[in-house]
Amino acid sequence: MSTGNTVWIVDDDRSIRWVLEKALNQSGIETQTFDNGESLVRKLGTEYPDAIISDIRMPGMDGLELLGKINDSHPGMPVIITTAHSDLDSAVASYQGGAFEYLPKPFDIDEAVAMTERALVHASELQAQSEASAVVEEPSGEVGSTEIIGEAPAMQEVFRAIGRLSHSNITVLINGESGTGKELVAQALHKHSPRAKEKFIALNMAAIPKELMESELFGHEKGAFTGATALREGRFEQADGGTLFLDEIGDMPADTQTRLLRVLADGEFYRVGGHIPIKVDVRIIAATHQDLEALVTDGRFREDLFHRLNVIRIHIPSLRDRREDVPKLMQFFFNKASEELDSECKVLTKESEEYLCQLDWPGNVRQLENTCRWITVMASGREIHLEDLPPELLNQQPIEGEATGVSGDWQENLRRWADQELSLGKKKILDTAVPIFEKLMIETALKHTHGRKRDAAVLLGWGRNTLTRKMNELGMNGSGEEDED
Ligand SMILES: Nc1ncnc2c1ncn2[C@@H]1O[C@H](COP(=O)(O)OP(=O)(O)OP(=O)(O)O)[C@@H](O)[C@H]1O
Repeated sequence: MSTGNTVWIVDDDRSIRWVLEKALNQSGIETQTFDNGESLVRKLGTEYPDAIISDIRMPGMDGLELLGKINDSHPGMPVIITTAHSDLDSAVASYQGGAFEYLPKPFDIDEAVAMTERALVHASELQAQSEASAVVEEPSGEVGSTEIIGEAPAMQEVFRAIGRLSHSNITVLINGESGTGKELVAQALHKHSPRAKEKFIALNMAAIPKELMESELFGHEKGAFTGATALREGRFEQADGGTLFLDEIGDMPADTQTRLLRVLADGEFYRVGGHIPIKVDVRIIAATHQDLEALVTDGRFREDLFHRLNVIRIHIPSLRDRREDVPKLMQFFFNKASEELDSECKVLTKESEEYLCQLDWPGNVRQLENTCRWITVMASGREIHLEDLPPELLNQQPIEGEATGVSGDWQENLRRWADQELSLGKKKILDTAVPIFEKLMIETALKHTHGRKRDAAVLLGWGRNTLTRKMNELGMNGSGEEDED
């Protein structure tokens, strides 16, 4: 029954500790870091995490010795061994020593996070098997810094909505792609609400095993099911008076949806296995990257619950729809990273900045933040040139579909042109671009048909009359060339 997700990281390299810590924290995993094995072992005397990530080569106690000690004192605790020397020997020694996984450096950070998540699942399964007692995870309730960068008009709308809602306790539904800042906006809504002094509790529906969901939300009574050895308060009770942020609400199972609807309607609920109704006053902010209306149409999300949640909706645009925010965000993240790492703040050359601005950023602001962190750790100089950027970004084709050769280039050039015009503050840019585009297409088609309009119209996919009209509009009929009709 453990929903514990604390990981201890031990590495003598500060940058590695930092990168891992940040990435894991962002995935909702709590961390503590140690720069040597001895201090971790000392701490293990009084408390313990759910998993450990340890470097293999460290001054003093090395990773394998540490692994042995952990196995003795805490059998079954998953330990991931990382090593800069990805040789077979250390891999074998790690597994033989009982390591859960072996991770050679330089590692892909997503892989490291995924591996850690597997280790945590493993730990919770083991715990459920062995003692099956519920662990109450203390919510922090604290909302950290909620500085939100955004000058794009769509972000200004979001800020306005936060301001407008600041006197209310109304239910809000936030939607936007993953990494766009939905949780940050939810925190800001809480921080600027009458409940600011109360708890803000965030819960990600996608991260909770289905069978634990109800007890997580509503708690359970002692003896409610096998393993429920103690009463456990659910998140609703913990958030009483404050705000409960239900992330990835689209992933909520159907029966939990029904219970949630009842709580929203009645303001009360029963703990799992309980018979006494519990009254709470909780503000709900829900978020999703999914199209909830489509889920309703498919019968995967209750329509009545959807309407209850969809009182006020805030949409957070994807980063590629607000490219103008990219430079400011990068500056913000470089500053943040340099403070956290106590190193100099990186500056992008114009060329790198332009390059980064036109990428598609499928992981949105989170990906941008990770990139700034990566650059801060990996780039040696203060000025960041194209070659200092993460290799996967340099290889990335920002163009969807056919991305190579001539067909990719023209789209890329067009994108750059549009970017440039908008940066110069130009408006109605389609009024400039579309006639140029059409003229160019018509000229080229006519070239291929040696001036025959009827054939050119076929090549373009237009009717003959459309072509004539377009040519008139574009002032292309003065050349004297005529075709056979
Ligand atoms: N506008 C912004 N200004 C500053 N930081 C931001 C902004 N938007 C997002 N971030 C940062 O980007 C990271 C991802 O944001 P957040 O977790 O709020 O996204 P999300 O939409 O909730 O993601 P997911 O759907 O994957 O849970 C966080 O570290 C957050 O602080």
